[in-house]
Amino acid sequence: MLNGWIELDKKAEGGPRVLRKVESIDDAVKEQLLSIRNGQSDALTDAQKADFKKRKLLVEVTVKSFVLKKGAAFTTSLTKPETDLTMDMLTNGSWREKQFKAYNFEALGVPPASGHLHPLMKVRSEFRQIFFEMGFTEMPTNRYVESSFWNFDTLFQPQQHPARDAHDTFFVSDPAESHEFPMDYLERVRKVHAEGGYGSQGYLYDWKLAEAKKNVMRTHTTAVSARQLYKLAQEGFKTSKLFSIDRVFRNETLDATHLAEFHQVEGVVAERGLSLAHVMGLFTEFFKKCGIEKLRFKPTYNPYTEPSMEVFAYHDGLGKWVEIGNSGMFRPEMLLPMGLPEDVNVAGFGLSLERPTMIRYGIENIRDLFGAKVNLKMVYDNPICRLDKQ
Ligand SMILES: N[C@@H](Cc1ccccc1)C(=O)O
Repeated sequence: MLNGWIELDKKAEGGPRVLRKVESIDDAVKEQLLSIRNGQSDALTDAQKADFKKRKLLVEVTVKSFVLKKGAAFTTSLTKPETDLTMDMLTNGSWREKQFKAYNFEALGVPPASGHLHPLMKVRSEFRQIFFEMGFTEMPTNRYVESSFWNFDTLFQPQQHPARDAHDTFFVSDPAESHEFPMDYLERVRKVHAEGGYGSQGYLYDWKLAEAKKNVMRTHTTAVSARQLYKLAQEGFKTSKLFSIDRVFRNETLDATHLAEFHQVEGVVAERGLSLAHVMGLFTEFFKKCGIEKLRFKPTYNPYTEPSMEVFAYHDGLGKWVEIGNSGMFRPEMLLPMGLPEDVNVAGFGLSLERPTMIRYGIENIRDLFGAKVNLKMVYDNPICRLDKQ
């Protein structure tokens, strides 16, 4: 009716009737749909399309298609691009034909494979550094096997002292004895033990050379200090600050905090008119450099030092005082037979390397730090040690 093709006769006989109005029609919608079917989708305006879609005469679909063709570098065989320009490629000219892989500047570098210091050695380097800063020189510690003479007798440790027992000390069976000793010095050592001298009554016992000859695994690095102090007396005394950090051996019952071999850090200062106050000042400075500020000294006994002091440090983490070392002024019965001048005093102190390392790295069982059960990953992963305050 809108197009004027038909009309409605409402008054017709028998009710409203639809009547043809024109002879022929021109059906534009049909024409348009046919032309779309023939592929001429742009024959319609957007408004017409929207109208047809609304009337559900039309659905619009998007069809994407791709055309693949062989490219210039098309090949059916895979070749890996070169990653290295080699000498051969340069000399035979094959580099001209080769495909080279482009550099990836975003790629992470390969971590360089390198050696790793064991935590004990890291802490050792830190202690060495502190000693060097304080003007100390390092003693030669390459002698693991010592005669009892240098390990005990020169240190005025009597031959019946319990530390010289096989329960505490490893004796060496082959070779069981040392034979070369500075005989005049040895005689002075015998005499001070057996008869006294230098204002001391000695121990008054029958000192035996056979006992002094016995080889032991050195039980402390103080044996090294004794050799060095004797050498110092022979070469003409001069003020000396000496240190050593190396392995010592004791016949200990093994447990979580004790091994039969461990490391000692030892410092020795020889100077004219050295007083206990100097020595305490020195320790205070040394431990301060290690990050330990609160120190306490407690009297103790060593055969070779008088006075002797155990050094305690307040451990903030543990909230208590812990023993960190042993120290003292070497006795005249040890120093004078060596030939050191009478006004020379020598102070010494020793501590273990394991203890600060375990505290530093939070290792609770010494066997995780040293020995056959050590996990190499622990060695790789632990950072360099800095003995500063936590
Ligand atoms: N030799 C002592 C340490 C020490 C060294 C020097 C002087 C006094 C003590 C020890 O084994 O514990």
